[in-house]
Amino acid sequence: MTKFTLADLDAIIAKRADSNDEMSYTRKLIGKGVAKCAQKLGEEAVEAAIAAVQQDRDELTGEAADVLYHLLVVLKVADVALEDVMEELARRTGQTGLEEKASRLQD
Ligand SMILES: N=c1c2ncn([C@@H]3O[C@H](COP(=O)(O)OP(=O)(O)OP(=O)(O)O)[C@@H](O)[C@H]3O)c2ncn1[C@@H]1O[C@H](COP(=O)(O)O)[C@@H](O)[C@H]1O
Repeated sequence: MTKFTLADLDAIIAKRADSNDEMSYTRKLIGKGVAKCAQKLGEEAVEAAIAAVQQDRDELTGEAADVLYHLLVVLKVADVALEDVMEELARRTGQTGLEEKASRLQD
């Protein structure tokens, strides 16, 4: 089985968002608008944070999946391409996080 990527999930979300399938959660959530999508992302992020603090690795695995899915939905609704986010992450590999922070503090 080839590795399932965020880009694969992003393509599924795009397809389901445009479907007329009443059983699509993606379609239903997007239909509620960006505020609801963002609220769900926030909720899932908090649930993931709680699972991490509770050192519940199985729970965190599931909540992390929820966060990534809901983040992709928010990006879709906000018209931000996943590719652009990945390019930004690639750009950041050019320096450490602390070097980046120090460069901002100098500005
Ligand atoms: N990865 C996911 C995924 N992760 C979580 N969820 C759904 O997110 C929902 C979260 O439920 P909650 O009760 O937390 O939230 P809620 O139903 O909005 O209820 P409230 O918070 O409003 O009370 C559940 O229905 C989960 O199934 C997902 N729904 C879909 N996907 C992927 O997207 C594909 C397409 O899904 P559909 O659009 O549903 O066909 C699926 O095949 C999966 O690959």
